[in-house]
Amino acid sequence: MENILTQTTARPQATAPAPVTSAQPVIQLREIEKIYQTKTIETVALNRVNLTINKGEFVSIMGPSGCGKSTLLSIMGLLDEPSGGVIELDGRPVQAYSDRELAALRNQKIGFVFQSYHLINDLSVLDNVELPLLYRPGVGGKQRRERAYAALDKVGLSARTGHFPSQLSGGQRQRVAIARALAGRPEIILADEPTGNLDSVMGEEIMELLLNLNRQEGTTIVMVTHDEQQARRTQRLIRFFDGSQVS
Ligand SMILES: Nc1ncnc2c1ncn2[C@@H]1O[C@H](COP(=O)(O)OP(=O)(O)OP(=O)(O)O)[C@@H](O)[C@H]1O
Repeated sequence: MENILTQTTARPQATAPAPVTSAQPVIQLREIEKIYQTKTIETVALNRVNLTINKGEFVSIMGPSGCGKSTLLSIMGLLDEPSGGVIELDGRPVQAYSDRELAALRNQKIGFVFQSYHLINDLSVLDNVELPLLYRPGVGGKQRRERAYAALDKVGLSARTGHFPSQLSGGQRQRVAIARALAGRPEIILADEPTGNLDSVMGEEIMELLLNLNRQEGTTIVMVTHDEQQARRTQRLIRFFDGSQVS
């Protein structure tokens, strides 16, 4: 099977992907607030954020440290609850979903990629990729393995299934993390500084992989980044400052 890494387009330093033809919102944030309260200080991490992510978009989010980017991604991915406002998934407020439905959405609809990979060092590459599928109802052992192999093939790591994370480079570890997200066949990938720990060559490799996923598979991607060049290659760049969208 051809992997996504090798399916480079005719435009290596590709411009932004083709625009989405009909806007179909998958995530909508309405007046989202997040306030962290500790004993000594109250922090307004998100200040009445309104944002729509459409199906098939690749959106990047930039802003200075502490402006609320990771908080925003956690709330979009239903990992954290806002202090106020409404999140809609596929046009339906998340409050309307039962806890069970929400858990299923988090597990099936959304894939996460983090700066520090979050791989389990004691598990092989294959087992790491299979892990989230253990909690997926209706996916048996054989299917889990097949999906994990297919996902690793897509990111060009078929030859490394028996390796452990410590035997891989940073870029390869991030590719395993992306394969782990892909094995769940998510419609949306939320990536928090996916190239933040990588040198420019490996960072470029991961960026190409994400761009190809978006272009070829139509995966909706929201990526937090500190890299302006990478951000400019996505369809839409949103800038944050002090918990608010500024452009
Ligand atoms: N669990 C928490 N408890 C208290 N304050 C928090 C918590 N998590 C985040 N914050 C605060 O909320 C604000 C936004 O944090 P967040 O991690 O979202 O910023 P960021 O833009 O992702 O930063 P960076 O680029 O450094 O990762 C910061 O002021 C941070 O200190």
